[in-house]
Amino acid sequence: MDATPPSGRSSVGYRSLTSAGPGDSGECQSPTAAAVSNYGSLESANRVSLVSFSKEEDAVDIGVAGDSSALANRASLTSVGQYLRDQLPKPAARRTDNRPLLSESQASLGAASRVLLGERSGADDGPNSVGGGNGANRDVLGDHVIGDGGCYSRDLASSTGELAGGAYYRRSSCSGGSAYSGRSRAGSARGSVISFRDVGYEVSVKRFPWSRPVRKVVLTDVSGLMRPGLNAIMGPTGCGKTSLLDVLACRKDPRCVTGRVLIDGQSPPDNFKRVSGYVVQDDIVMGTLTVRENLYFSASVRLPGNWTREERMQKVEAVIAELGLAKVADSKIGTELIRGVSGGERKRTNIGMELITDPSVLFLDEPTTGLDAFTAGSVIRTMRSLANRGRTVVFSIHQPKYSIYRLFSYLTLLVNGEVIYHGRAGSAPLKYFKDLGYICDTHNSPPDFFMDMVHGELPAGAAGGQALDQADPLDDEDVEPAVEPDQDAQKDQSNAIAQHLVNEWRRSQLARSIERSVEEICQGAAQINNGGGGSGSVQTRQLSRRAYPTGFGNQLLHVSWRTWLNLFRNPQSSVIQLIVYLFFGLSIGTVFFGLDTSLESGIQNRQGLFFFLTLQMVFVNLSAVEVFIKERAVFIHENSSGFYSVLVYFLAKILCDMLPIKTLPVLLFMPIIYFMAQLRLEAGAFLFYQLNLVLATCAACGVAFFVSASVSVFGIANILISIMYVFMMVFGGFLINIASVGWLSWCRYLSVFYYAYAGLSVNEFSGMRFCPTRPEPNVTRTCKDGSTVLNDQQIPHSTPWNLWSNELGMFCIMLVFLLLCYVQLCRINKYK
Ligand SMILES: Nc1ncnc2c1ncn2[C@@H]1O[C@H](COP(=O)(O)OP(=O)(O)OP(=O)(O)O)[C@@H](O)[C@H]1O
Repeated sequence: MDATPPSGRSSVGYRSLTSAGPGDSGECQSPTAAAVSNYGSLESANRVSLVSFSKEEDAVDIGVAGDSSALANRASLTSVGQYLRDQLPKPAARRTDNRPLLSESQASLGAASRVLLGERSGADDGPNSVGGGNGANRDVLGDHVIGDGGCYSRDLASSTGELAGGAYYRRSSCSGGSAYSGRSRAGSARGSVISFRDVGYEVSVKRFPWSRPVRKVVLTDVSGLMRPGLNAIMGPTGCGKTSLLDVLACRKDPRCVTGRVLIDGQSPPDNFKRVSGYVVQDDIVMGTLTVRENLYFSASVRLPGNWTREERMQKVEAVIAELGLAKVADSKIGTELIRGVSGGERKRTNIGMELITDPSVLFLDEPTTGLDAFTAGSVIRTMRSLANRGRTVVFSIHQPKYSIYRLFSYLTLLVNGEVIYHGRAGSAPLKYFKDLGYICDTHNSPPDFFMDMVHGELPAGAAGGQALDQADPLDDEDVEPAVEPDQDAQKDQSNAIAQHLVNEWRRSQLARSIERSVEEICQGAAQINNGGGGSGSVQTRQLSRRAYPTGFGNQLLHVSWRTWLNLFRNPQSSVIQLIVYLFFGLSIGTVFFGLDTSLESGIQNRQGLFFFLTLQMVFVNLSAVEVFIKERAVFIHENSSGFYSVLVYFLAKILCDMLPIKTLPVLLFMPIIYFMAQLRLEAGAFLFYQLNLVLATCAACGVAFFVSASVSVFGIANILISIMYVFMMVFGGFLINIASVGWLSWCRYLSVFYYAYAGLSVNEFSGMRFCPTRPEPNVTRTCKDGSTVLNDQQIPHSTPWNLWSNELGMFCIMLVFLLLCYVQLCRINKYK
C-alpha cells in the first residue's frame, strides 16, 4: 500500500500509524504498533518497544508494553542501579504505620527488577493471577504480565498468604494505604487494577413529576479491565461514558448498578471514593483562593492528622511541581469577577486536589471539555505523565484529536451503553475493526474514524472491506457529493451498525479472553472471601471504620479558614449588606426621628417602626438561600471524597457565614435607629432590643438555610422562601388582629414576625403612657397606657416570661430550622 502522506497535508502527527511495516495490512499502523497489536507476541513487542522508543510520548502506541518499555528505556538511559533506587520507596522521616518497610522495598525491588529483566511474571503467577491461566488469557493481558500487571498477580496471591509482599498489595489497592498511611513522594503511587464484569446501570426516568417512572438502560453487560496507564472511555454522546466511569469509581447509586466491580481483585472498600481520586467535569476549586491555597486546603484535610505542616507544604509543592503549576502557584483561580489562571491550569489544579493523597486510581470525567485544542493536549499530557509514574488513570473523552489519542494506553469504545472494543489503544483497535471490514482512511484520525463508523458515516468502501488508500480519497473526483441525509434512515443505519459491532465484539476472541480473565479475578476474590478475607480485606474494614483522615477539630479549622478567606476575598455581598443596613438605619432613623409620647402619633409611629424593623430583619435573609445552592457541587464532591464531614461543613457555615455576616450589621447599625427614634433610653431595654433583632435575623436565616439545603435550583428556592416569609408575616400580629383569625391563631407561634414584633412592643410599651397633646372640640380623650396598647393587640406582657418567651420562640425556630437544614445536607444524594 501507499502509505505516503499526501503532499501539502499535515500528516506528521499520523506518521507513526501510517508507515508501512511488517504486519501492516493497509490501515493506519506503525511497525511497532503492528508488532504489538499481535497480542500473542509479547516478547517481540517488548523487544521492539525497547529499541524503538526514545521519547516517552512515543511509548503509548503499544499500551502497557510501551509503558514498561519506557520504564526500561529510562532505566537503560540512566543506570540500572539508579533506576532501582528510584523505584524504591524512600524511607519516611517518621513511620506512621506498622507495616514493614523492608518488605515494601523488597516487593518494589522485585517488581522493578522484573521490569528491567523483561521477566514474564507468568512464571510465578499464583492461581488467582491475572496473567495466569490459559494461553489466551496471557495473550490478552500480556501487557499485564510486565511491570504493574506482574505486581498485581503477586499482590493478589499475597493477600491469600501465598507470597510475601502483602504490604505492597495493601498500598496499591484501593483500601487506601497510600491515602492514609503512606508518605510517598508525589508520583510514587502504584496503580490498581479495576476489573468489572457484566456491569449494568439502569435509571428510572419520569417525563413529568406525576408520570409513571420508565426504566432506562444506560449500560448493558460491560466487562473489562482498567490497568495502570491511561485508560480512555470513548464513544458518541450519550453512549454511557460518564456512567461507566462513575460506576467504576463507585459514584453511582449501587441500587441502580448490577454486575461486579473489583479493585485489585477485591470488592471496593466502603471508603473507595475517599481513597481514589475523582476529577469532576466542572471545575470546583475555590475561585477566590490561589492554586497553592486550594492545594494546601486539600492537603490539610485529606492527609493523615499526624503529618506536620511542613510535610503538608512539601506535598503541596511536590504536586505543584508534578503538574507544572509553579508559575501560577500564587495566582487566584478566578471567579466571575476575578480574572484568574487559564482553563488548563484550572483543570490541572483540580487534578492536583486529588493527587494530594497519591491515589492509586484517578478518575476524570471529560477532562478536556471546554478547553481549546492546545490546552486539552497539555492536560492529557499531564495525565499521561501521571500514568507513566504508575497510576491507573481512567477518563471519559468524547472525540479527541489524534495527538491526544496517541497518548492513550487503553481504549474502551462504547455505543448505546455496550462495548464494541476494549483493549490497547494505538493501532490495535484499527486492526480489530479492519478485520471486521471497517478500514480507517489514511487521512482520517482514529477517533474520527470510530465516530464515523458507529454513526454509519464511513465513505462507501471503507465499511465494506476495501481500502480507500489505493487512490487519494481527497482527490476532487473522489470526494463524495454532498447529499441531504435522511435522518431516520441514518439513525436506523447507525443503530444497525452499532448492534453489529456489539455482536461482533461479543463473539470476538479478544472479548472472550478478557471475560475469562475477569472471571478468574472474580473467582480469586470469591476464594479470598470464602477463606475469611486476606490481609487486604482486613485493612479495608479497618479503614472503613476510620471515616476521615483528620479529626473533627482540624477539619473545622480548615473549612472555616477557607470560608473566611472566601468571604474576605469576595466581599461584595457582605459589603453590600453593610451598606444596606447603614442606609436602612439612617433613613428609618430620619423618618422616625425623636418619637414622642403623644396619643395622636406616639403609639402608631412606634408600631410602624417595629413593623419595618422586623420586616428588614427577616427579608434581608432572602439572599441566604443561595448559600448551599451555590456550593452544592463543591460540597457533594468534597464530602463524598472524604475531605470533611457534613457536620463540619454545616458548622463552618454557621460560624463563618451566619453568625458574623448576619449579626454584625445588626449590632453595628441598628443602634442608629434606636437612638435617633429615641426609644426607651434604658440600658436593659436597649440590650433587649439588640438581642431581639439578632435573634429575629438568625431565625429567618435558619429558615433560609433550610430551604437552601433542600432545593438545588435557585429560582425554586426563592419562591419557597418568599412564601414562607409571607406566611409568617400574615401571622405577625400587625396586619391582622390575631384573635380575629379564630382557630388559625396558633399559626402565630410559627412566625418570626410575631415573636420579634411582640418582643419589641413589650420592651417599649410596658410602663409607657400616651396622652393627647392637641385637644379636639366636643371629644373627650384620655391618656392610654402601654399595657392597654398591648392588650388591644393580644400581646401578653404581664410577666417577665411574656417578654422572654418571644426570644425563646425565635431561638427555637432558629434551632429547629438549622437542625432540619443539617438533616437535609446529610440527605443530599451524594451519588452522581
Ligand atoms: N441519572 C440519570 N437519569 C436519567 N438519565 C440518565 C441518568 N444517568 C444517565 N442517563 C442517561 O444515560 C445516557 C448516558 O449518559 P452519560 O452521561 O453516561 O453519557 P455520556 O456518554 O457521558 O454522554 P456525553 O458525552 O454527552 O457526556 C444519557 O442518555 C443520559 O441521559
